[in-house]
Amino acid sequence: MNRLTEAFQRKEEVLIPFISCGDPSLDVTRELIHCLAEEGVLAIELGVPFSDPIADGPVIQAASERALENGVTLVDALEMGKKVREDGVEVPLILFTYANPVFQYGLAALVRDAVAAGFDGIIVPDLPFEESEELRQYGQKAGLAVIPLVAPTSRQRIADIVASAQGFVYCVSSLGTTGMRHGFSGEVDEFLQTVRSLSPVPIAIGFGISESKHVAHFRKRTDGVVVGSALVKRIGELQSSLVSENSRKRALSEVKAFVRQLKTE
Ligand SMILES: O=P(O)(O)OC[C@@H](O)[C@@H](O)c1c[nH]c2ccccc12
Repeated sequence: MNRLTEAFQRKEEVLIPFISCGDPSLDVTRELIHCLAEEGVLAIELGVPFSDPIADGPVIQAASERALENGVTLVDALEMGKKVREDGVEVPLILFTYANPVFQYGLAALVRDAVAAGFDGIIVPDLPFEESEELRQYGQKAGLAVIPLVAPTSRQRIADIVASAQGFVYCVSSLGTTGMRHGFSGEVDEFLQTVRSLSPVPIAIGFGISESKHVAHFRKRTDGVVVGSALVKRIGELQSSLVSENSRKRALSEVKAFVRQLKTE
């Protein structure tokens, strides 16, 4: 059984932070993963920067650009997994990459190398469900959960998507791009109920979760809550302290405090 399944079964944590690999540097990413694992999270989404992040809002686009300026690639993200596993980090890791780098790398090779690097799951947001069969088969064989995204849509389409879900189902709270939202419509709760009733695996919600009251609300209706932009924004605000050796420790404790406050009821 992989770390992801075990983590959901333990029901201890619900937070799934997203961070952009290499923002503001690879060294800092490695320390951020340690700091998130120490604070206690369900899993970590490690984003591979991409030049055309169509599903990302301005905060994550900016993080992607900073990481691309550092020349960060999919290989660096795989290397990051390997390093933190060697460091003894056991938190489940989810490789988060757009489809283009995946096809360039080669599906079978990527699944093999991601598992070898200690990843437990992969999310490819712009790979339509209809085109994900091959990746899902490789993932199934190798023990890498290919996690589907499902947006508010028809019940039938949700049923089709979740039927073959691995790891968990990523429920997108609303259409559009990633980014902090101040409120969520009542339809989101109905959507979550529908996915919950149809999904054979745990469900998590993402898009716009940025405050502890959102986490408190959605942790009652899902098994995991993804926070990306709000955390990436905080990391961006702290980047000058994070990159300098003598202020990094304090900046990392600020990141920990940010995650901790998200978890308070
Ligand atoms: O940033 P938000 O609104 O907190 O949403 C999570 C999101 O950042 C993360 O899961 C993610 C990053 N890039 C994506 C692209 C598509 C779907 C999801 C994502």
